[in-house]
Parts: sequence; C-alpha cells; structure tokens
Amino acid sequence: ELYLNHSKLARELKKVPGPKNHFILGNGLEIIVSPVELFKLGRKYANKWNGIYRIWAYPFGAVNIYNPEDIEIVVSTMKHSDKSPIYKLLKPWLRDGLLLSSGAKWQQRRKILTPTFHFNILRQFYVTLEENSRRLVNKLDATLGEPVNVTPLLSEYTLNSICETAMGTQLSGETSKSAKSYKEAIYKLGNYLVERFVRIYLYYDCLFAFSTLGKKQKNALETIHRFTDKVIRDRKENFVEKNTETEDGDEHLYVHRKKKRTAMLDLLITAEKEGLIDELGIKEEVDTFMFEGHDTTAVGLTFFLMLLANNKEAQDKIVAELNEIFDDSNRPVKVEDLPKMRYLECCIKESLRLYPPVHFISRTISETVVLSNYTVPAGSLCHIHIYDLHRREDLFKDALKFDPDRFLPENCIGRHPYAYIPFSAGPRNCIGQKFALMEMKCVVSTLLRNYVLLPVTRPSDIEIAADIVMRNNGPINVKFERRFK
Ligand code: HEM
Repeated sequence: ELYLNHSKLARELKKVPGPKNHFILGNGLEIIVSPVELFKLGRKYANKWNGIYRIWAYPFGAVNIYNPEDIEIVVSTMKHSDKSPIYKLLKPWLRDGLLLSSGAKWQQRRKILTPTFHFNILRQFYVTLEENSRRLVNKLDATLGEPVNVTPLLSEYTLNSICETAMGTQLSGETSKSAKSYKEAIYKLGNYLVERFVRIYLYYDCLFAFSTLGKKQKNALETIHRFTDKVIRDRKENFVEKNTETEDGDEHLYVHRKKKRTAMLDLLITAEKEGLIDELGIKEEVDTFMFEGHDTTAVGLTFFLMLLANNKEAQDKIVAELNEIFDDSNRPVKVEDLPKMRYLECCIKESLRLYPPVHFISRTISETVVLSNYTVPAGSLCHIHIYDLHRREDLFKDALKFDPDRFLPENCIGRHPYAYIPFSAGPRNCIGQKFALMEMKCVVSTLLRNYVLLPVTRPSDIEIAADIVMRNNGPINVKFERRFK
C-alpha cells in the first residue's frame, strides 16, 4: 500500500498542486463529511487553486479541472471518453446503459437511440409535454398565495413526460403509485451513493454488500427496478397489439413509422426483435433514460423557478415576449412558438449556468496527457467541475449575478466553446438536451402566462448538498399568484 501510494503514478500526479496529503491515506479522510460540507469543500478547493488541482486517496488519484482549455482536451475526443470508477457506484442501478457503457457497446447503443431525439420525433412528443404543462398549471390553482415546494410538482411533470413520450406509458392508477415510490427511492439512493463515495473502503463490493448501507441500497434498487420493469412489460403488451394492427410490411417500423409518436421503448423493442439488443439491454436503457430524462430537468426547473421568482425584471421581460407571441389569445403553446421565445431561452441558459443540474462529471485518463502544463499520467481520474467552471469570474463577469443577457448572441461572441457546458460536450454529451430545453420552455411559458412568481426561498438561502444531481438541503419554495393582463 505504502508503495502504491508513492508509485510512479502517485509521484507524477502529486506534482499538480492540491491539498496537503497524508503520508498513507492521501486526502481520503478529509472527504468523509456530510453532503453539504462535501460540496463546500469542493468550492473551497476550487477557490484556492486556479483551474486545476489534484486529490489523492489511495487507490485513486484524481485531477480536478474547471478551466475550458483542459476540459476541451478531455471531453472533445473519444480518447478519454470512458467514465471514471466513481460511476461504478451507479452500476447496480443503471448497469451498462448509455450513461455508463463504453467502447463498441456505447457506440452501437448511441446509434440505435439517436433517432428518438431527432427533431421530427420531438415534435410529436411535444403534444404530450404541452398537455402535461397545462395539468401542472391546473394543480397550482389550488395553492395560490401559499408557499409551494416546487420540486415534487416539477418532478411529477418531468417523470410523467418522459414516461408518456419516450416510454409510451401513461402513469395512472397502480403505476402512478409505484412512480411515487420510484421517485422516493431515487432520492434515497442518491444519499447512499454519496455516503459510499466518501468512504473509499466501501468501494469494495464484498464489504459494501454486508454493510448497512449496502442493504439499504439493495432495497431502494428493488423499488426502482420494479417500476422500470413494469413500464417495459406494459409497453411490450401494448406494442404487440399495435404492431398487429399496423402490419404493413414496414421493416424499419421504429425509424419510419409515420404519423405515430415513436416512443424510445418501441424502438428498443423492435431492436430486440432484430437481435440488436437483448432484454437486459432494454432494462439498462429504460433505467438510464427514466432517471436522466426526468431528475435532471426537474432540478433545472426547480432552480429556474426560484431565480425567476427572485428576478421580477427577467420575469416581466419574458412575459412581454410571450405577449408578443400570443397577443391576447389564451391558445395553448404550439411547438412553432418555441423558437420565438428567445429571451426565455437566455434565461434558461443563465439558470443552467448558475445551477447546472449535473454539476460534476468524471472520466478516466486513458493515455498520458498534459493539462495546464502538468503531466497527468494514464490511469488518473479526471473530475470536471461544471459548477466551478460556470462561476469563473474571468469567463462570466459578475459571475454570481443572474444576467440572462450574457446569452444574447452578440454577447456570446468570443466565449470559449467549453466555458459553458451544462450538457457536457463532445461525443458523450447529453443525448436529451433538445428534449430538456423543449420541456423547460413549454412548462415555464405556460406557467408565466398564468401566474406571477413571487419569492419565498432566496438565492442566499440555497445550500447545495453533494449528490449525483444538484439538490438543495431543504425545500425550494415559490409563491404563485394569478397573472392578470
Ligand atoms: C436540464 C436537463 C439535463 C441536463 C443538465 C443534462 C446533463 C447531462 C450531462 C452533463 C451529461 C454528461 C454526463 C457524463 O459525462 O457523465 C448527460 C448525459 C446524458 N443525458 Fe442528459 N441532461 C439533461 C436532460 C436529459 C434528458 C431529458 C435526457 C433523456 C431524455 C437525458 C439523457 C442523457 C443520457 C442518456 C446521457 C448519456 C449520454 C452518453 O453517454 O452517450 N438527459 N446529460
């Protein structure tokens, strides 16, 4: 152990500046703190160094980067595209789905799944998003003037939306009950993952399986997989009926099925029939998309509503833009309206800058690479801190200020393409980013046409807890009042 802690890799990596490390344990003990303290520690390190620092906790050595030049080197090519061992913690849940897989498997899956997020398919999904947005607005009617904890409502909206579009399954009756347990289990699982993350000894599966934490995780996973398995079963039953109905000899039904909402799950079921994916493969992707497709967007929307409630000026400007689009009409938002919501888009981007739902991603460095003039040996982990990148004063003046004008086209000129990466970048970027933006525009425009958002939780109240996605340590409340023209 002693040798490994002072191996060639360790000696090389330790040339990168970083916190003082213990002779044997490296920085392993410092990080055993609560999720809130862990998030703060990350920010403390980011402030102390400038764009790069290392952490050493045997057997892992990691460079932490938050400058666009190094991030570009790591994420823009396939060379360092394998996820770091930290994602191993997600394996029992998401298995070898698109987020975690690598090499040929990842390539083949990404190819199968890409058509689902093509603009023409998204257009067909839009109808569902719009209906769900209106349903959310109706729900809020009962809360007027009261502080509302927005996260549960928003995650219900995003979970319904991903289920009814990509999965082709309506959440009602029994399924909606298990959807609730699913969401609760995801929250718990996030906490367990962070607890395990800071306790390096629990990385070993054999130790973890017998720990209390391991047993709790097993329970949460059973709930999660029960829900996703049911969604697959339901759709398979439904799919057979539909397929016999539309027997028209079309071999590539899943890509070309005209005038039908092409659910991602249908595409996978068809791919299974063609031998391109097996049953386990479908489960992996459904678990991956069910989670990535709802929790991230719900978190993004939560912080966005909080920011809007605290920024009357931005809210008024969005409403003025919406009035131009809709005149006095109460008609629903159409997909063609979305590109006209330019200022709203700037506001969404600014919100994702300040509160990037995925605040941290991590890769394995596959061959020795030079980052900020330091040699980073192959086998190192590379943590990319999107949160710290987005708050760099040299990239975003008055970085803590909510200023949507930063994203007006004229103000983006000259900005480094890797200075702003809420959806990551390069070949392993977010496959669902257009879907997410469409969802956010649709629901926020519908909300603002109906309600004035008033502040309860202030940005100064926010206390982020380290988790797979950004979470506040406590509810985020907003008040809604009817908007009169
Ligand atoms: C505001 C909402 C969202 C944000 C901020 C976000 C962010 C990200 C980021 C940063 C990554 C890279 C992860 C990494 O390198 O480890 C990613 C990957 C991914 N996202 Fe999203 N995402 C959002 C919404 C969605 C939606 C709606 C879906 C699905 C419909 C989705 C599906 C995925 C998948 C499957 C991957 C893995 C892609 C691959 O490795 O090929 N995301 N997302």
